[in-house]
This record gives sequence, C-alpha cells and structure tokens, in this order.
Amino acid sequence: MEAPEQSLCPEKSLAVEDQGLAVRTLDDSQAAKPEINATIELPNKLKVEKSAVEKEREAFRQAVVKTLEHRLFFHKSFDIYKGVAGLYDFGPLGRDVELNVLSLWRKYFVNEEDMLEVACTALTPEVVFNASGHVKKFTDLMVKDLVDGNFHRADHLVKDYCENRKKDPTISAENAAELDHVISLVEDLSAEELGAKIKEYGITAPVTKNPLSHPPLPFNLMFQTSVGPTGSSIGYLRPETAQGIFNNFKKYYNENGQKLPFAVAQVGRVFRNEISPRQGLLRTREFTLAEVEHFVDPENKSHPKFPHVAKLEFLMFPREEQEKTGQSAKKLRLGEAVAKGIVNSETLGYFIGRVYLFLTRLGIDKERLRFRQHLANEMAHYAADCWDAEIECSYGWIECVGIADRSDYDLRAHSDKSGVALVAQEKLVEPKEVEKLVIKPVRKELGPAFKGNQENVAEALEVD
Ligand SMILES: Nc1ncnc2c1ncn2[C@@H]1O[C@H](COP(=O)(O)OP(=O)(O)OP(=O)(O)O)[C@@H](O)[C@H]1O
Repeated sequence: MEAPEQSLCPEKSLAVEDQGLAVRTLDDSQAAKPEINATIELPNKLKVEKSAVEKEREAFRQAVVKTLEHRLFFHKSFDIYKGVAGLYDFGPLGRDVELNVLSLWRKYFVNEEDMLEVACTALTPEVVFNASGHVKKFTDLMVKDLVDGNFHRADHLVKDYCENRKKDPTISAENAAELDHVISLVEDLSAEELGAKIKEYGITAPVTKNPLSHPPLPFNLMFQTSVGPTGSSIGYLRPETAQGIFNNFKKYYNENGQKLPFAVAQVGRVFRNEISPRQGLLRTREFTLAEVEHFVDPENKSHPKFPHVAKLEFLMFPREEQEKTGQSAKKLRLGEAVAKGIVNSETLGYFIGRVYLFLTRLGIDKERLRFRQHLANEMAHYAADCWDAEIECSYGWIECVGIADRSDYDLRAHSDKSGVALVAQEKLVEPKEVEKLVIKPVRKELGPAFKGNQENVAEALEVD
C-alpha cells in the first residue's frame, strides 16, 4: 500500500508556497503592477529550480537503475522476448544482496525469537482461499482506458493526480492540505468514491490522456490455475505465505509443546497479478516475502521483551493524525504509543520495535523511516490493527513491511471451513464453571416447517 507523500526537498517547497502566497496577497491588495511583476518572477524562478531538482533526482535514479541492470543485479525476465511487465530476475550480485538481507532477517527474527521456520507450497487449492476470504476480497479497483483498452489502478491515478497538483507552486495552502488529505485517504475510498474523484478532477488515462471507464471495478490479484489433467480442480498461486502456516497450526502448536506464545516464520515466493506494475522492483508480479506469524493468547497480548524496545523513539503516523488535514509523522516513544492505546498491544508494539531495529541495522536512514497506521477501512479484511513501515525514497513514501494484528480471523475461518478445530488450550490456574446455552433442534419438527431449507436452519441453530 502506498501512503501520503512528503516532499523530498521541503525547504524549496515551502519557499515556493510562501512566494505564491505573497503574489496572491499583493494581487488582493491592488498593489502597483511593477511590484506584482517583481514578486511573480520569484515563484517562477523557484518553480524552475524545483523542477530542476526533480529532473536531477530522476536522472540520478535512471543512472542507478542502468548501472544495476548493467552489472546484473537485476533485469527484466525473458527480455529476449521483450519481457513481461512486473517480472524481474536477480543476477549473481542481486542474489547475493537478497541472501545477505535474508540472513540478517533470520538473525533478527528467527534466531532472536526462537521461531519455527517452515516452507509450505506456493500452489494452493481454492478451498483455502475461499475460507481465508482472498477469493472474494483480495482485490484492487481498476479503470480501463476506453480507447487502447489498458487497465489502471484507480487509487494510483487519484494519488498521482493529487501529487502532481501539489507541485504547482501557485496552489493555496488550503488546497494543498486538502490534496494531502485525499492522498492519505485514497486507499480507504470505495469504488463509488474513487469514481467520483476521477470525475471531479477530470482524470484521464496516463500517457494517452484517453477517457476512462466508470465506475472502477474490482479485480482479483491472485493467479488462478488448475491442478491435475481434468482441469476441474481450481488452484491459486499464493499471494502471501501465511495461509500455509495457518493450515498447519495444529502441527506447529504440538511441535511447540502445546504452549503459547510461539511464532512460525516462512520465506518464499508469492504472486500477485498487479493491474499495472510500475516502480521497478517495488511493484512486481512475483516476489520474495519473509513472513512471521506470532500466535498469542488473545486475552494476554503482553510481551515479556517489550521493555527492551519501549524506549525507542521514531517517526510514527497514527490513524487519528492522518484523518486531520495538514499533519505529518511525529517522533513518538514506542512505550508511550502502547500505553496510550495508539498501538493496540505490547506484542504488536514489540514487533514494530524489532522491525525498526532491523531496518536501521540494514542501513535505512532513521529520518526517512516512519510507521504509518492503517485507516479503519484501509486495513485488510483480516486485520484488527495494522502499521506499515514506510521508507522515503525517490518514489515517495513506500511501504516495505506490514505489521498486523490479524486477531483469530484466519484460524477461525479455517476451523469453520475444514471442521478441524485450530485452537490452543490453556490450563487454568483456578478451574472455571461456565454456563452455556445450547440449542438442540428437534429435527422431525423442522422438516414440515422448513422443507428444503431444514438443513440450513438446523445448522444455524446449532452454532453456539
Ligand atoms: N507487487 C509487489 N511487489 C513487491 N513487493 C510487494 C508487492 N506488494 C506488496 N509488496 C510488499 O509486501 C509486503 C506485504 O504485503 P501486503 O499484503 O501488506 O501489501 P499490500 O498492503 O497489499 O500492498 P499494496 O496495497 O500496496 O498493493 C508489503 O509491505 C510490500 O513491501
């Protein structure tokens, strides 16, 4: 997910804003023409300087990419056939970098926390993603170029439009704050709301400037395939590694001596049929994901090692701040964020702290790293609280790690679908007596009353 962008050259942006404001003020006060002309020259000069900085940055990025491709760090896959958008190969040096990063990741997570590391298959039967909700909900909204037929991600078009508008030095501070607000909410907008924004702003297809289809439609990002020769058994390439871990929960729980908490880690290839991949390696259709699922007692989300990270202080951008206009990430002490309930538990806070330590150890600049909380509707269908580690690079603020409290969503969903109880048991210090209402339908009465529906009614009544 992408997030509100802050300018990479803030001083220059501010100067442009200030001068734009000065011109408008002079204009309003009926100032003499030479005075206005002199003041106009300044923002124009700054505008030229600003775009020169941007051009320089773009040229630098292109030069870096060219060198990395030339030295075979990475390059387009199958490029003798002109390649496919969003598919890249790592050459020997790129693979070395990947292995070094993964080895540090193992040290910081798997070894440090004594996790179980596993490797599940990428090819997954449909029933798994029906149960997890991915078949229905793992979608992005897209619009179509009505002339050339190419598809574009609707939220990206609105975000790009707002960011480009913000570059206009004559824009008022109020309008800029409004655009920032739209950028921070863009992933939160429904199909109708995104469609309305596209119309309101008069957005057309990038490059061709052709009109776009309306309203945006959902597109499922999973690659579908069939398993076996008959073609009747549908499968998907996994878009995340976590579902394999949830399906094997009982085995791993037993392996851990039936004790909570425990964590399972997995590194593997995942596949997402991105609508319009762009930004090089940042948005590809096949990539390596390193994931951890930490299983915890839902009634006790404290973490014994939280004091080790509680004093860390770094840039955080809570949901409430994003909902106000004109706000940005501020330095916050992790202990304070958990104590105030901004981060929903010590366990989630602990992993935010570990990710901060890992990324800064990798060499990420602390001033260009922030943790942004998802807005209520932006969160994936399974999440109760979610924070993205975002790094500011030449493409703006880019999500690099997602840290979510998925609650018991997945284990419950797979228990219901498979009939296998994916649960943990805890021996209570004091035995508890619990009163429970259980409905036992009288089946012979249901038949005459509900006829063909009797099974559904019985099933609904039996749920406790
Ligand atoms: N297409 C992609 N190419 C490369 N990396 C990706 C891609 N999609 C997601 N990621 C990375 O995988 C991590 C976990 O994915 P997650 O499901 O949280 O992403 P997401 O929030 O669905 O992304 P978005 O909303 O931007 O599509 C992200 O933090 C990001 O770093």
